[in-house]
Amino acid sequence: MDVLTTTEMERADRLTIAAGTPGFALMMSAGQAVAEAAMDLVEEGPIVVVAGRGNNGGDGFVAAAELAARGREVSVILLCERDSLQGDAALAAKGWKYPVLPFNPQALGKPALIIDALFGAGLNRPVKGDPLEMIGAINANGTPVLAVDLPSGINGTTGAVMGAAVQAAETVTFFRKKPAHLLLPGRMYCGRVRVADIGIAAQVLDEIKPLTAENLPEAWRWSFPVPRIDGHKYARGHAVVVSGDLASTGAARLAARAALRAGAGLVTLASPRDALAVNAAALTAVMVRAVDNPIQFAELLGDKRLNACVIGPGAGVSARTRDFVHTALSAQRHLVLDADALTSFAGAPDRLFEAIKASDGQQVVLTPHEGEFPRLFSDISNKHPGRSKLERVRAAAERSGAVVLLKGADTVIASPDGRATVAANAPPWLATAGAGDVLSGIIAGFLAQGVAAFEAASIGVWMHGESASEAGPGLIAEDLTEVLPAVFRRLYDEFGIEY
Ligand SMILES: NC(=O)C1=CN([C@@H]2O[C@H](COP(=O)(O)OP(=O)(O)OC[C@H]3O[C@@H](n4cnc5c(N)ncnc54)[C@H](O)[C@@H]3O)[C@@H](O)[C@H]2O)[C@@H](O)CC1
Ligand SMILES: [K+]
Repeated sequence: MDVLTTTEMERADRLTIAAGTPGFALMMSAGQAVAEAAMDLVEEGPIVVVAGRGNNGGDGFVAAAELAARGREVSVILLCERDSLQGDAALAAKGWKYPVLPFNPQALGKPALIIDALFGAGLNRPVKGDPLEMIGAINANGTPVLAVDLPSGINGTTGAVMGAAVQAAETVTFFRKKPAHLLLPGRMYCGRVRVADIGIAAQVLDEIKPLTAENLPEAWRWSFPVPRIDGHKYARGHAVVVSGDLASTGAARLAARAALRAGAGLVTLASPRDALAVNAAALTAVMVRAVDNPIQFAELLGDKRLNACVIGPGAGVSARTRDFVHTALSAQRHLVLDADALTSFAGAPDRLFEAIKASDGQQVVLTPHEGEFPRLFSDISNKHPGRSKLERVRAAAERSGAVVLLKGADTVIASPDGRATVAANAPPWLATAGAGDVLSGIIAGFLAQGVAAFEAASIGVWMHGESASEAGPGLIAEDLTEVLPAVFRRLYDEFGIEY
């Protein structure tokens, strides 16, 4: 599903209004959707609407009137003087036939539900003074909160908390999600997110051309590789994972097994000779080859069928690791660079980016976590509230010429062409030792099958998150690969692919 920035959402509104739907009709639908959600959340008891001066407050007035019409006990607390409201919000307030309560936290009382209609997409500065105090009182009240569009205090485009934010149990947003519904910290304030249709036609997206999507199967349905009945293992690619030395071989084995599970036809572990025995003893379907240096690695890659590589897990931070990366890049192999392969370029990331850009046709994915990201992108790593994770990763992809995947509970994947996906399906227990190695292997498995980097990374992240949910709490990295078949089955079912 596409995700719209607040600016893109305003455009969607404007295009709809220009096509003949009055803005007030959109507000009526929005308010009614909020009332609907409120009815679902609490079947009885009083409801308090906290309304701001803008259209978010307008939605709140419509919801209040609708709920009162349905026989609910409703009161409205308003941030400003009622007769100072303007435009659609003033119209909406006219539909509320009862008094409004002054903007005093005491007025909240102890209702069954609070509807937060203080600030939405129009929040443009940190919250201070009376609104700050009210947000504090809402959060301290202990009553469930239904947020209109966004929890007040959350910046819709960046997901940042601007001073303070309402903690909602549920958020009703309109037409499409906004980045803040997926990015941290915003997502944690939203509770469940419900997307309501308010009469904006999907066709407006043809004009807006949004570049961001939630990382769901529909985002890469048509890139997903399905093994053909007449295919054979060589048609599904051959991934190579570079192993670390004797003391650190496990990470590469995790990646190798994951690449095989993800569907690569064959997987070879390129192992230092002195680690051959330990690697071979721990592997069965994955093949092992002795590779001690970049020259031997280049020889291995002389076989054109070996089409995708993983370098980084357990590789060691060294000039040797850099040379392996350059070898794979000059050999034009699809490539996942993770962990030590990224850190090895910390001093001179531009050398890496030049090499990536110089080789054409190949697909490169960089998979840093928040600790590794600044080693390559020091000037775009600053987390100031005006710059979202989405923007940072997009900038990194553009600079490096690679698909960049910045890991986290809100993993963002961006392509140098500006497209991006945001994942929200990873459970907290996925943050465990070795999980990143498995992810790089899964992505390589899809690269080996000929999937382009952006889609391979997005598919990999989704399957990785689903595998963690499938395995459940107590997960260790080894479990991820073992539950991948169950995740494949669910995906095949969803796509209607027979198996
Ligand atoms: N036609 C439309 O554009 C539609 C808009 N809708 C609603 O309209 C909302 C956006 O409305 P608006 O653009 O009027 O914006 P908001 O209602 O979110 O808030 C804007 C008002 O808050 C003030 N403000 C911003 N930050 C503040 C701060 N930190 N402290 C105090 N005051 C602050 C602004 O000066 C402005 O007066 C959406 O979130 C959605 O709920 C829906 O009704 C659907 C249709
Ligand atoms: K709100």
